[in-house]
Amino acid sequence: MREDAIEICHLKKAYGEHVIFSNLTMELKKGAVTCLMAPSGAGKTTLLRILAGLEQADGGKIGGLEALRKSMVFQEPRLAEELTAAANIQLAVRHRMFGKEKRSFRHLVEEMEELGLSGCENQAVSELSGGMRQRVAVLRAMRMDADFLLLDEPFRGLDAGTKKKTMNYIRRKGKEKTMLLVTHDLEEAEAMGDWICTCSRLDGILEIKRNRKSSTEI
Ligand SMILES: Nc1ncnc2c1ncn2[C@@H]1O[C@H](COP(=O)(O)OP(=O)(O)OP(=O)(O)O)[C@@H](O)[C@H]1O
Repeated sequence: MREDAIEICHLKKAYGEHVIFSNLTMELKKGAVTCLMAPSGAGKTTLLRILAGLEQADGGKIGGLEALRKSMVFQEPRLAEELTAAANIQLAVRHRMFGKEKRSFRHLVEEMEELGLSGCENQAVSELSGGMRQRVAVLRAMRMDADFLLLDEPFRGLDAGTKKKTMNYIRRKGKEKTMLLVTHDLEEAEAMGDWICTCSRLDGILEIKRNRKSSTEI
């Protein structure tokens, strides 16, 4: 088994009669960002859910996932509605904070500012806009001490300026981590991905191309 990649081999998934993929083979380089682009309904979210351990494949193998701590940003942010933005983000890290709680809170506020969420710390997430909720979900996922980040259209609905801030934050925070980012936007893929996989369906051997345009500061 390779140590430098997550290897997805001959993966199968169907919902009843509906075959989503029957022989999906691809590899994700560890410590790199892979962007996945495929049409709506191709099964990208399904693949992410299988990799996150939220769903089971019907066949095939995935190597190199076992020891990895995973964290996912869903297309629709899943937040604890009755809690504040800060409390939602802290849910991910509370068990690691201990005596560092105060310092960590300051740091959290700084990161919220960086993503244009200043002053939202104590606001209930149910009162936030869709784009704000999306960034709360991104912050929560990125602040978890995960090795493998699964990001399902994390920039959906963000304006250009906020998207840029969020992209820079994810690249900085996710340095050296393994990421699989799903997007429909080639510019996003070129700005974020070390590797890009563009396909019309998630089946067969998916080709991953190195992205020469990737940079750390967008
Ligand atoms: N729990 C489920 N039960 C039955 N069918 C499902 C289920 N989840 C997904 N599907 C179907 O699987 C197919 C792939 O869905 P998926 O959400 O993985 O696609 P996607 O590539 O992420 O699409 P999009 O780009 O629109 O988000 C769709 O036809 C969808 O209806």
